[in-house]
Amino acid sequence: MSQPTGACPHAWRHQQQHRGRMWATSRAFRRQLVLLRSLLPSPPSPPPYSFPSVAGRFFAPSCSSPSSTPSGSIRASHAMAGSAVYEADAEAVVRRITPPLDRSRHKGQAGKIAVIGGCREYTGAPYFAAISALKVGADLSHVFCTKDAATVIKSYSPELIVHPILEESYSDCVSNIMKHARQANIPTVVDGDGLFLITNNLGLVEGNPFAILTPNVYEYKRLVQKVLNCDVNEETAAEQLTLLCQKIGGVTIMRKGKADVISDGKTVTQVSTFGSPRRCGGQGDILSGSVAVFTSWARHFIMSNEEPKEKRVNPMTLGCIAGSLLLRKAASLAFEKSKRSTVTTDIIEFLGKSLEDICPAEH
Ligand SMILES: NC(=O)C1=CN([C@@H]2O[C@H](COP(=O)(O)OP(=O)(O)OC[C@H]3O[C@@H](n4cnc5c(N)ncnc54)[C@H](O)[C@@H]3O)[C@@H](O)[C@H]2O)[C@@H](O)CC1
Ligand SMILES: Nc1ncnc2c1ncn2[C@@H]1O[C@H](COP(=O)(O)OP(=O)(O)OP(=O)(O)O)[C@@H](O)[C@H]1O
Ligand SMILES: [Mg+2]
Repeated sequence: MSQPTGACPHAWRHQQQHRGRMWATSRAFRRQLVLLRSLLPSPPSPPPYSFPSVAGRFFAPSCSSPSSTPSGSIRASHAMAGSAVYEADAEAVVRRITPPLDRSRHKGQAGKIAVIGGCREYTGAPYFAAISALKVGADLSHVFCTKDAATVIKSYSPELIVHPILEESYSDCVSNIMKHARQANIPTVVDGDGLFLITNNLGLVEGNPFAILTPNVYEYKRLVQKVLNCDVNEETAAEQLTLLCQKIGGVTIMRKGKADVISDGKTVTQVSTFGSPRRCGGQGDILSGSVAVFTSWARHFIMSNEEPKEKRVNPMTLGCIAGSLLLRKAASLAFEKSKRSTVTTDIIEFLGKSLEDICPAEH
């Protein structure tokens, strides 16, 4: 194991490139990074990117997208030049995969979610993900965290089932959970520190069609650098995303940003419905909890519809589309109400109304 050499940001960057895998994934190292990052100026924003849209099944040309090009012809030629990017008809996706509230069902049939995360510093992120899963419609939401975090998370909400079973350095444990989930074909959404773990140990998700990675701008940059050995290129963004999925082998990736862009290595889809101009922390956590629920519903929907295998849409893609739209709708409603003071808790409160507006519950 190597140690970071002092608090100089340059030394840290150098150190980052040469760190040992175990040290890189250790919580102590992450703590030091947080401290060091706070000494650095914020990195410049990446240039804005926009994706063209073409029509297709579940997907439709976008009319309201603030990021889409105004000219249809530019869109079409751009689409022909490389990977076509479809603007999802996300409302149709939500409507189709959300199961009816069937009185004959029992607890658990609408979904059971396990969130693995939560430690001394971060208790908000696992809470946001787990409570969002419940608010979207899962029946049970478990959080597996460290002892330090358990009482705190429990005190946020009695709805959550909290298990204080993780050790402070829990990378090995999480790796095992991911391996078991894969053997059992259980969809796994990998976000936040999980992305840090898999970027340094790609074998954990390689070839897993049930893995969904949800990187933000920095997490995506790190993945591209590690897997493709180059920097993010906005001019070939769709091709690069497709290649990234293919290189990792069968995973689905949702690249979060102004538009959430989703690929499974075959198609590229985006959701660009405007949400909110507030960029408060925690919105990605809402997204990961929502995507987990919608993916589970999408699998049931696809399996019960008996379509020939070659015609089936990837349920991981549908889950990402639905989760993205719901978060964006809820963020928009929360911003209408709370404006500059909008925080993640306000957005969570609007998940129910957002789903109800698209897909009313029947009595
Ligand atoms: N309330 C909570 O408890 C929350 C906890 N969160 C957790 O916070 C942790 C960190 O999440 P983030 O999304 O902020 O992590 P990131 O690693 O994406 O970024 C952390 C910060 O470091 C800076 N940074 C990243 N890479 C850098 C680089 N190469 N050079 C210079 N600066 C760089 C960025 O400015 C960023 O704001 C995760 O464990 C996440 O789950 C977040 O989900 C937000 C909410
Ligand atoms: N530039 C942007 N414009 C509009 N919406 C955005 C933009 N960036 C992110 N979002 C919205 O916020 C959601 C979460 O993305 P974000 O990049 O904040 O994730 P994150 O950093 O992982 O969040 P968290 O703070 O929970 O860790 C996206 O799905 C999208 O809806
Ligand atoms: Mg995040």
